[in-house]
Parts: sequence; structure tokens; C-alpha cells
Amino acid sequence: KDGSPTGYHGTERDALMAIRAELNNPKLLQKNWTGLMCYMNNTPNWHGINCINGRVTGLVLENLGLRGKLKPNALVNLTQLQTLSFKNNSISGNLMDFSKNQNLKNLDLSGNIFDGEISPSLLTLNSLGSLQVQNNKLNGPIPGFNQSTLKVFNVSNNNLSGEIPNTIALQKFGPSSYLGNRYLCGLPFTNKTCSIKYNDSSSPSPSDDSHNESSKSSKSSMWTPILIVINVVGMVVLLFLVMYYFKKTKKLKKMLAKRDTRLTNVEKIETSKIEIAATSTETRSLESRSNMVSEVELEKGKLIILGSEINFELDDLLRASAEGLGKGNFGNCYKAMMVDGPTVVVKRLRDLKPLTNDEFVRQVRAIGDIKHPNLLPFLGYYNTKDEKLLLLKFAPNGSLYNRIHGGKGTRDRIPFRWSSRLSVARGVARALEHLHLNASSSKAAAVVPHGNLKSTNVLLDENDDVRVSDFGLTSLIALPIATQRMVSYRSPEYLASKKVSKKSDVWSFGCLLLELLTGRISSHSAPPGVTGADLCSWVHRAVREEWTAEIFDTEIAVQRSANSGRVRLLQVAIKCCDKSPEKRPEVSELLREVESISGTVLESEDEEDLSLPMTDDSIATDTPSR
Ligand SMILES: Nc1ncnc2c1ncn2[C@@H]1O[C@H](COP(=O)(O)OP(=O)(O)OP(=O)(O)O)[C@@H](O)[C@H]1O
Repeated sequence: KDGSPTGYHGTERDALMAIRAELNNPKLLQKNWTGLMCYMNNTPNWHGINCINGRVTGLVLENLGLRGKLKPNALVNLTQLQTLSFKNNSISGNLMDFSKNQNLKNLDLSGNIFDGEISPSLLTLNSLGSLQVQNNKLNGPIPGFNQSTLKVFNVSNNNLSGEIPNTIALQKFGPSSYLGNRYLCGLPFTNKTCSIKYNDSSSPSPSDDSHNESSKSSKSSMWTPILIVINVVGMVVLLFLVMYYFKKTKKLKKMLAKRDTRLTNVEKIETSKIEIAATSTETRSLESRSNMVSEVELEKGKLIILGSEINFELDDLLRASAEGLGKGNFGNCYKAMMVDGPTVVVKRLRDLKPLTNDEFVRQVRAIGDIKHPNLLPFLGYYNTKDEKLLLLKFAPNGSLYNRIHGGKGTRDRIPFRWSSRLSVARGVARALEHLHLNASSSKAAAVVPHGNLKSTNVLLDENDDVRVSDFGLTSLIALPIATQRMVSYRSPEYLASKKVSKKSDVWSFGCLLLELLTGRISSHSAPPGVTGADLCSWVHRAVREEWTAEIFDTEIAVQRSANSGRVRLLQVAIKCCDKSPEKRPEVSELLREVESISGTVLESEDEEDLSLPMTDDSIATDTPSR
């Protein structure tokens, strides 16, 4: 019955049960959707459900691996819904009808496999503040959203087509909201309207390409993004033909390089799937993988999967849809989502040491043998003379960099509290200890020192557990490149005596702790275009000049009972940052100290008002102005 505050709002409960039935998944069943659902403002044990006055106002089911299709009317009875997120699952089918969800403010369906058009019912939602449907398979045109409430909008990486509507609401979003839709055109991509208007009701089919080609020859002024994409596709087809005849890897490399320089970043992401395919063309006709690695197979470029945790073949990878994760210092990273298979990360390496095939295989196998719950699992590799790909486990909760800095100052920001920060510090210390002490000597050379410990290389898995990545790259990357781009090579000892060691990792760990404690961007992890600070120097100065109260990020500064813990962690960080490597602690001592710090905080403090940062009595003195 409507409006009932009894915890048994029948139609809402039925709607949730229907959703659960459609997404029938053990993980969701485990989430215990039983018993009292909503009682006044209380939200009992129903995972992902929020309630106000006995009504369901939030449904947040993220990163649960949910599969299945939702009925178009799945949400019509959830009329009080304000927040809906199915982010990072594998839900398919068309988008639902939202016309009855007039209170909806935040909608996040990103990272699924929804197809069909963006539902026009979304246009009727007058409170909609955030719409995120990126990384799906949506097609057709973008409806003419014009809600003044819209503050976040992202439709990138779909198959959308046609012109971006020229509405005030949509024109305020930059290209990143629209990237990765190869048939989309108009502002804000080109600063011009589209030259070709596609039929608004559907994306161009493959046969439309030939039509486009002929219209290209008949019109000379068609230098639009669409034709650039068609040209790129043409170039790739040409590449395939040439490779078929010549099969000369040098020639292939030259041509790939030539093509790479022509592609814009946008097109690179768009064609990432093709890129992976192109690099692997020689292997397409090969038999499926085997656990035994022979030189012959490697010459031909076989995909080698290490261990038995995960199982897929090159063909599965080639069919996977790919999404660019970012451009790292040593190559681009792609997230490859396999149809009915796992999602993995493919790292395309460049700037490698001149290793022989044998040496390369030995190194990557040594890296693959290093296993620890806080290290990112290394799944396999692909190796030809000209192309080296590493396969890594995908970490769904992103990087520590994003957790510390992402969404700051917005309503979407989820506070990163003291206990979570401390458990990240522990996880990284455990991973580092394993690399430094437990990797057997034959393998140690491949992974010690880590050399590039920074917040973009600390990833968070589906349980928010730490997974340190990129260990072992020092054994693969050419030294001159490593010295320019890896964190350890910025340590005081490298600057003074051109030497790095395990203690350089300890120094990097200190810098990472400071980023975690201060919430300030470190120069080590700052992406291009963002200025980061040398946090070791900054904190030394802060302590010396006695304005230590400002050190801690406000999100933890307000948690009074974390006071002594965060000061102790700061002291550990300062020791790690010592200019002299000998004075820095060994990793085992470091781990002991970090493990002994208490992460307990008073429960009530999680509710504290973040706008009231407090003074840190134990270290604070007067704060001079800067
Ligand atoms: N396995 C993964 N799961 C999820 N995100 C990842 C994974 N590997 C990398 N990323 C993310 O992809 C982006 C690019 O990663 P990459 O390691 O190539 O570069 P980087 O960490 O920015 O710099 P560097 O090359 O110096 O390590 C980063 O934002 C990183 O956090």
C-alpha cells in the first residue's frame, strides 16, 4: 500500500523482487534481500537499498557481476527513486522506462552491455542531475536533453550516432562526455555541425559504410570526424591485406607506427579492439593455447595464459570489446571485456630493453610466479618480435589515485575515511614486504625493486582490497626510459649517486603515505596537465614551520579518535622520506609499525560534519599564513 511506513510497501518490494529474479545471480541472492525492507528512514539489511519514510529512494548495485535483462517496466513502481546505479555489471537489453521515476536525480548505468536507444523517457525527468551511461552498447541518436539540473553527463564509449543536440544543457559538456562513439558528430568535437546527417532512428549498419564511401567521393567538403573514422577503418583493412601478402613484421611495425601517429587519442580508443587484433594477425589461424610454451609458438605470437585461475583464448580476446583505461609511461592500457568471459586488462608495452625472446619469457614468467593477495595477478602475455602485451587482472574499483582525489568537491564524492586509508597503507606495505623479502632469489631480480610505486599503480579490487600493480617492469623497461619516468629514479639517492635499491621503494612508499594522509596530489602520480607537489619536501616544511594542523586531509582530520593513528602514520611516512636511504626503515619494520596503528574510530564520527576540520592537538601549533 502506497505511503506505508511499515517496511512492507508491497509494489516496491515486488518491483525489487522482480529485478532480483531478472538478474538472478548468486551474488545478489547472497545479499540477503529478505525481511523488513524499509522502515521509516531506516535501511535494514537489504544490500544497496536506501529508504526515506518507508519508501525506496536508492538502489545501488555496483560491481556485482549482475547479468540478465531488465523488463522495460522494471522501475515503474519505484516512484520515489532518487538514485539508481547498476554501474559495472553485465546487464543487457534496452534501457528501462523512467517516466514514472520523476524524483530520479542520479542515474548510473555505466559499464554494462545495455543496447538500443537512450530512452526518451529520461527527457521528462526534471530533477535529473547526473546521467552516466558510458561504456555500454547504446545506439541511435542522443535525445535532446535540456534539463538545467544536469551537472554530470557521460555517454562515451557507446555506438551512438548523429549530431549532438544543440541544447544549452548538452553543449556545456566537453568532448570526454561523448568520446568513443564513432558515428557521433557536431559540437563539441569539431566546433561545426555535422556535414552528414544520419537517419536519426538507427546507427549506420555495415552496409552504410559503402554508402558513406560513395557520398565521400561525391562531396569534397566532407572532412568530418565520421570520414576520418572511415579512413582509419580503410587503413586498417589495407593493413590486413598487406600483412597477408608480406607477413614481414618489420614492415608491419612501421605501418602501425605510421598509423598510430595519424590517429588522434579518440580514434585510438575507438580502434583499440582493432589494434589488438592487428597486432595479433599472424596468430589468428593458430590452434588454441597450451600451457607448454615452445619457442616455435612464441615466434608465431601465441597468447600464453599463466596459471589456471582464468581461461580464455586469443580469439576470445580479439572478440572482446575494448575500452582505453589510460596512457601510461610504458604503453597504453585497455580493458578488454570478453563476451561470456572475464574482463582483463591488456597493457601494450613499448620502450623495452633489447631482450631476446628467451630472456623476455623468463622475465615475464618470473613476474607471473610472484603471487600475494595484495599484488595484482599477472595473467599472461602475448609476445612477437614486434609486439609485447601483458595481460593483467582488472581491478573494478580503480586506482588509489582516483579514490583519493576523484570527485573532490562534488556531491558524488564518497568520503575516504581513516580506517579505509589505513587498510590501504597496510595492504601496500604487505605487498612491498612480499616483493622485498619473500620473492625467492631467482625471481627477485625480476621484481625488486618495484621502482614505480605510486597511487595510479595501487589498484582496488571488487572488495576494495589493495592490489599493487606494475611490479617487474624495471626488468623489462629500457634503463634510460626508466630513469626518466619511474618514481624510484627521482629519489634523493638516485639524484646523488645514480643508484636505486629496495630503500628507494621505501622512499616511494613514504611519498604514497603522504598522498594518502594529506589528500594532496603528488608529483609522482599527477596525470599530464595536472600539477602535483613534492610531498616529502612539503611535509618537512610543514613540520619545520609548525603548521602541521593543515597536513591532514579534512576527510580524516574530522575523525577525532583517529588522531593518534594518523600522527603515527605521518611519522612513519616522514621516516621513509629521509634523504639518506640507510636511515629509512626496512620494509619488515615498516610493516610492523603500520600494522600496529589502530584503525578504530568512533562510529559516530563517520557522520560528522566534514565542513568542520579540527585542530590536531598532538602536533598542531599556531598556523602561520603562507
Ligand atoms: N588492472 C587494472 N585495473 C584497473 N585499472 C587499471 C589497471 N591497470 C591500469 N589501470 C589504470 O589505467 C591507467 C593507466 O595505467 P598505466 O599503468 O598504464 O599508467 P600509469 O599508472 O598512469 O603510469 P605508469 O605507466 O607509470 O605506471 C591508470 O589510471 C591505472 O590506474
